[in-house]
Amino acid sequence: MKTFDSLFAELSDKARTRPAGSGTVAELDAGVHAIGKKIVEEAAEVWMAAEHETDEAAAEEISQLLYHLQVLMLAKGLTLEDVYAHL
Ligand SMILES: N=c1c2ncn([C@@H]3O[C@H](COP(=O)(O)OP(=O)(O)OP(=O)(O)O)[C@@H](O)[C@H]3O)c2ncn1[C@@H]1O[C@H](COP(=O)(O)O)[C@@H](O)[C@H]1O
Repeated sequence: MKTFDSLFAELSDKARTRPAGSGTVAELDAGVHAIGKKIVEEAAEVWMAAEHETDEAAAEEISQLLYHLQVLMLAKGLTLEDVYAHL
């Protein structure tokens, strides 16, 4: 099972090697503005799923929000340590 840290390592590698067909690479190329919009969209989906859908659906939406947050971190050059320093 992937963890927050292992996913970040995987996405960091994708950003560095830029494999063909990677959604992460495409999202990084779209830029911070587009990634930010995706985060807002996913956050709304988390909210709606938490209020109106199953726990499994909410968990899936949360996983997608975490993914897009990580892509934004990569786009900004932020590390896990940069974020964890504020937890
Ligand atoms: N965890 C995720 C993940 N969560 C969400 N997403 C993306 O976010 C989209 C989900 O958005 P929505 O549910 O809103 O679906 P949608 O609106 O139909 O999607 P779009 O129209 O916005 O593409 C999916 O289509 C994926 O593109 C993810 N893409 C990748 N990952 C992980 O990242 C890894 C690397 O992915 P690639 O870079 O694509 O190889 C994968 O192995 C996965 O583990």
